[in-house]
Amino acid sequence: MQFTETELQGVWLIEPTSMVDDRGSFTRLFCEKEMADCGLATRFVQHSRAHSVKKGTLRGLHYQEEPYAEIKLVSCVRGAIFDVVVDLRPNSPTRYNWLGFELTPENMKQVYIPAGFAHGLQTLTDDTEVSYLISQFYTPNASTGVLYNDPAFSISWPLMPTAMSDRDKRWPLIRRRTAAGAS
Ligand SMILES: Cc1cn([C@H]2C[C@H](O)[C@@H](COP(=O)(O)OP(=O)(O)O[C@H]3O[C@@H](C)C(=O)[C@@H](O)[C@H]3O)O2)c(=O)[nH]c1=O
Repeated sequence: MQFTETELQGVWLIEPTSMVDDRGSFTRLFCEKEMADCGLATRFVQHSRAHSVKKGTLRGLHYQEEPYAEIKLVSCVRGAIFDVVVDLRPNSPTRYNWLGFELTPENMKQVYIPAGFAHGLQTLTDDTEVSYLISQFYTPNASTGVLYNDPAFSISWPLMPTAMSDRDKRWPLIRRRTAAGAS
């Protein structure tokens, strides 16, 4: 496995190293030791999958408030996604910066998202499935979000959104949220 820390400190791209032979290939997707050697969390308490029917489906941008903030390890197991992280850490020099990654079952890339980030994704094909390893239990009262097209982030989504939850269409702008006292 190849671990690369991105320009957003704490966000890592994990790429596989496949062993190929006449039968096919073998690929390690998770290694407690290799993760720990990079200082990454290795304890995940939930493993979830989300299926999206339509190309262009947009989910996010989501996070859980402290003390339920999550670390996520995201990959795409069917179809293709554009996966997005946004730095919301109050004292971060890259606060409100974002990064996007194309994840597919073929490239087997995984994005490691630390606490303090919002996460979202857009599907690039019909019939897409995303896998999440998550470090915290789902806590609906702590679950919140920011708007996918908030000008504070200026995220370049690859497609016009074709499907979104009502909740995701209505998150407040980050400026309004921070003015109201939340981080
Ligand atoms: C996220 C989640 C949702 N649910 C339920 C709540 C609801 O009835 C249904 C769908 O929930 P949502 O609309 O929040 O699903 P979704 O919009 O796919 O939420 C996900 O979005 C991406 C971007 C993430 O980063 C994930 O962590 C998660 O927040 O599933 C759980 O039971 N457990 C969970 O962990």
